[in-house]
Amino acid sequence: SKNPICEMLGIKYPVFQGGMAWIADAELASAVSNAGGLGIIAAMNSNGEQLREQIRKAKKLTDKPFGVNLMLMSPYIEEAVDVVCEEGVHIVTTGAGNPARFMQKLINSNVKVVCVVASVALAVMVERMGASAVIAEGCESGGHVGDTTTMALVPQVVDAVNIPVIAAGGIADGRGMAASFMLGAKAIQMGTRFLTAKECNVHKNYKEKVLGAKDRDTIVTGKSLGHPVRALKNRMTREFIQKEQDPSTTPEELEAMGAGALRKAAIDGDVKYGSCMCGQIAGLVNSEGTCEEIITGICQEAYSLLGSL
Ligand SMILES: O=C(O)COc1ccc(-c2c[nH]c(CNC(=O)Nc3ncc(Sc4ccccn4)s3)n2)cc1
Repeated sequence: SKNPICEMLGIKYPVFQGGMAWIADAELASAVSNAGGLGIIAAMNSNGEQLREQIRKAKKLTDKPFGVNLMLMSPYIEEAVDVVCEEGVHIVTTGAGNPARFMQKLINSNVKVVCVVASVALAVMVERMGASAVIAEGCESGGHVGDTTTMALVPQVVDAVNIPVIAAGGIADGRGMAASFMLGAKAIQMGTRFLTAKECNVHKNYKEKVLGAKDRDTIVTGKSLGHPVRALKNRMTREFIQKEQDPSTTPEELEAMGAGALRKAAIDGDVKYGSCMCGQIAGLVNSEGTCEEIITGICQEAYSLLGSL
């Protein structure tokens, strides 16, 4: 039986790699795509030329489809959209905001738009605007999160739209993939799992902290700022929460603390004062693997569970 996401995107396995800022570079995305999944490059806060460089690098490393994740909070979002259209990228995912203002331009350039949504309302809206699919991401996920769990969000989004739904948040093995398919999803997206892939260039300190994390080692900070973020508990989250609870702290001070924190952990390896964004499934991710091992392992486990039903 054909999988609609595999058919739509020309991929072998219905497995997306999350477009994680400062982590999902052309090398990780190409390794995922070469393994049969959908690799996704993070546009994050890159300017147009930096993003073009990553896209061209991926084209050299894989002849399979790959995507670009447009983080809608980026100050460079306009030029990133232009570069995606100019470079003939087939698929973009969008996150951390409302993609409405860019949908028409992307669709007119034959780009398939797959939007991360944290609510039924946004899923219905982006479907109406021409999204090819939606990624229903639960608050178990790392990074910028909504406030609904994957178990609750996925079936409600499946019931509300006719386009395929991809499940994300708290998925890292065949059980999570099989569960997602039982809820009506046609594919899954994983971030934390691919952060620990051998081909991921995130700083070793960050990777080791994720591999050593247990079920209750993440926390959400920044609700008061309007963009809550899940990361591993460390000195930075503790100080951030103390400041957030102190009424004399201004939002600008909190923003200043958060800015550059993810880069500090992912690039410089400062896992004490940096922000080690990662999902609640970190406690299940205890060993590195190649993208090939991760993708084929999870699909084999999921298909055997689903076939046994
Ligand atoms: O309704 C609206 O207007 C839009 O509402 C939305 C609300 C939430 C989302 C959403 C949730 N999750 C995602 C996709 N995931 C992400 O975007 N995860 C991210 N992690 C780190 C990021 S970088 C950063 C830096 C500083 C502060 C916040 N984020 S972005 N999008 C999308 C749309």
